[in-house]
Amino acid sequence: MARYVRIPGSIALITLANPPVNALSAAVRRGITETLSRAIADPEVKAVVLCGENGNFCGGADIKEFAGPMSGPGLVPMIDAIEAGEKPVVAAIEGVALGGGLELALGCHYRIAHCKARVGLPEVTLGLLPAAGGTQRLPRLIGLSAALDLITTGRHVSAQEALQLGIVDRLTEGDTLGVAVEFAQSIAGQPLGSRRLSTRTPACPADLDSFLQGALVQVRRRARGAMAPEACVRAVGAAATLPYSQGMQREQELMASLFRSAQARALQYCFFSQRLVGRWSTPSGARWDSAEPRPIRRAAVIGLGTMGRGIAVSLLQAGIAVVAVETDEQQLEAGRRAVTALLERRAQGRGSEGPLRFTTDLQQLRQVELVIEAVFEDLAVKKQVFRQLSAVCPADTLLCTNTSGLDVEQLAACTRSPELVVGTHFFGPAHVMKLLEVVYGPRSSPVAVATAMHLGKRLGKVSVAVGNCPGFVGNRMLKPYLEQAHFLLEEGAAPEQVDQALEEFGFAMGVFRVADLSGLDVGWRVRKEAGLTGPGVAPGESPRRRQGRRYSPLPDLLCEQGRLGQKTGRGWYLYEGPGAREARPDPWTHSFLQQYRQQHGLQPRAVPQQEVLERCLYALINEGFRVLEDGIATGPEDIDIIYVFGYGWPRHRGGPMFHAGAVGLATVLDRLEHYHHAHPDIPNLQPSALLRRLVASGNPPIQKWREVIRRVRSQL
Ligand SMILES: CCC/C=C/C(=O)SCCNC(=O)CCNC(=O)[C@H](O)C(C)(C)COP(=O)([O-])OP(=O)([O-])OC[C@H]1O[C@@H](n2cnc3c(N)ncnc32)[C@H](O)[C@@H]1OP(=O)([O-])[O-]
Repeated sequence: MARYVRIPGSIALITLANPPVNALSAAVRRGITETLSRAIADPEVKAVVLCGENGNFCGGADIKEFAGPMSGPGLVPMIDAIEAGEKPVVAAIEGVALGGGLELALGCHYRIAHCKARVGLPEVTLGLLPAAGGTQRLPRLIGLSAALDLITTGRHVSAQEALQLGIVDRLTEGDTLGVAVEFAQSIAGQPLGSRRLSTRTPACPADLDSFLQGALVQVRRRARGAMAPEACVRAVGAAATLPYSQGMQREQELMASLFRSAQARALQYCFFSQRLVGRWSTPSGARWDSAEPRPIRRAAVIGLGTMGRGIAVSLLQAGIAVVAVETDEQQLEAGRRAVTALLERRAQGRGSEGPLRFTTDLQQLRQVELVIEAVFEDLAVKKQVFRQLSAVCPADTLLCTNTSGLDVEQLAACTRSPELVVGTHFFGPAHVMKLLEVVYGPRSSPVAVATAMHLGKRLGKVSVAVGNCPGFVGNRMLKPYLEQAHFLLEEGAAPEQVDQALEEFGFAMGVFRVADLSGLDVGWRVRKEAGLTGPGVAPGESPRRRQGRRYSPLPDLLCEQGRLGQKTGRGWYLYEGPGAREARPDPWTHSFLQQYRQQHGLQPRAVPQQEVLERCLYALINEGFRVLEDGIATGPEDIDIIYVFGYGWPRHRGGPMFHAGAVGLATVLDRLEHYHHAHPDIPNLQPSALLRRLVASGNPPIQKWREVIRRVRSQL
């Protein structure tokens, strides 16, 4: 769909019409091809302006079409025809020009953008490369180095940066179309020459080989095991070394290796899942499209520890006024310094922040519409805070708790308006991490959930609505994963071996390196409170059994030795000193594990890498199925988005539930049965009912799981 209008002054206006983002579907490509031929054939037309309906130039190729057979005119010949034409074509860019949309604009001879527009080639984030000439034209326009940065990161570039880089020729603050039409009139009839980017020679760094080699190393480090970034480097490299037509051929070959790959499928699944989780619903019938969020202008943050500081910064940057509360002047002063420093560090280039006030006086909360409590992770302390909040805040204030797994309903029960209490589980650092788990309790009202979800969006986060259970979705699933890692050490593996397997799978850091980074004492405290270790353990209980199931005391023993991770300079690994970051395998840990095994009569064995992966990941996935059975997450997409955005699950593997589908549910079931048979005292390895049901239903695609889930839930 593309509209054609002749405007006085010999200009043809072609408007892409496929809202909301004018994706280049087959119909749009056909429309452009036909209208362009019409403009070329019309002797009255001296120049063409190409624009998009609805304030958006073009969001790129239609991603929904990728799964099926391609039909209609190809993008490449269409863009080539624009460039080769004798009549100048001016792209009038409003909103976005992304992916194929920018490639289309690069085929035009001039680009005029509104100052609020954004451009970019984000194909790499979908497991692809800009294969409509983007890898060949962009380097010829802005040089190899800048093009490589844009193409391998997929980042969106502001109109101002686009102008500086030379991607666009001119910016306008006003009527983009009017400016573009006037401009088109002014250049009609001029020779096009080097305005055809394919005819240019790209500016390249002096030592091209080592530059490209360095780029490969960098992209491999950034996304371990991801294919698309490497292919992008190779395609851009071809622009430097080959003539345009051969470069295009190389671009097509590299695209062919990606287009139907499992990684591309996983990344495109993530794209759609990220949008799907915004269309949330709860078992009580609250829904994204019927619950109206409340506007939030003034908020309070209680507790200025690491999380509270990040949350305050996040709120301020979204333009929300914040009252930051601490218990005493000393803590308040420390919080003030930390928040101010964070704000200063992030200030450059950002918009205006909401006003900020610090206080130790809860009475100052009489005006706020929302409170986020971020005090110490202790139920009794939090209950006390909620009682106080309920007494001082207006009755209609939304009260949120930032907890990583405590019972939201117990906190709600301490307030006058339990329907206005929800969990907002931020991930640290809260002003950086993109995930927000919004936890609804049995009494949380639709408005409360909608307001928290909407707030997350305003803070630039991906918010996922989840039910209330210990650990919610993310941490609940993490528990069996961590447990398996500890059991594997007991059975003969070393921490670095487990980590290596997970890092080769694609995690930025293995489980033990993460534990050292976040501090082993966090889990230790939780286990002590749960009576799994410390004075709460019944006398005479075996150290390797708790509550009738296998237990590993290994992390407790490390904590008892004062090995708390990076902060003490030693944990599972050894560090240069307290606070140092480079993990080195520690002979102490090896001999400690050896002694431990001897003491408990455990015969160490060589644990294959595949077993490390299967036991850690399938235990986590199995818990994911239970989360779905229990209705804590609505669909597999919710879990996958939580893991990709909050737990470092490699995005090109789609998330744990997607991964299970990709491996094959029957295989996951088979391996879990195998491991459960070998370790009957680990209940987490016992395959869940839902997994069995899905396998029995013929391994449906992940998009169809919800139907099976509904059936299983109705029978439970
Ligand atoms: C083959 C040659 C190589 C070329 C490859 C490419 O071009 S690859 C493409 C390279 N391009 C990209 O990677 C850009 C991808 N898109 C984006 O980054 C953002 O959508 C945005 C910044 C354009 C708008 O953000 P926003 O927050 O304002 O809005 P929103 O994100 O909520 O989207 C609204 C609706 O539009 C839908 N939809 C959007 N784009 C596409 C599409 N291309 N296709 C289909 N659908 C698309 C989206 O699913 C959603 O649908 P829903 O859920 O309502 O049914």
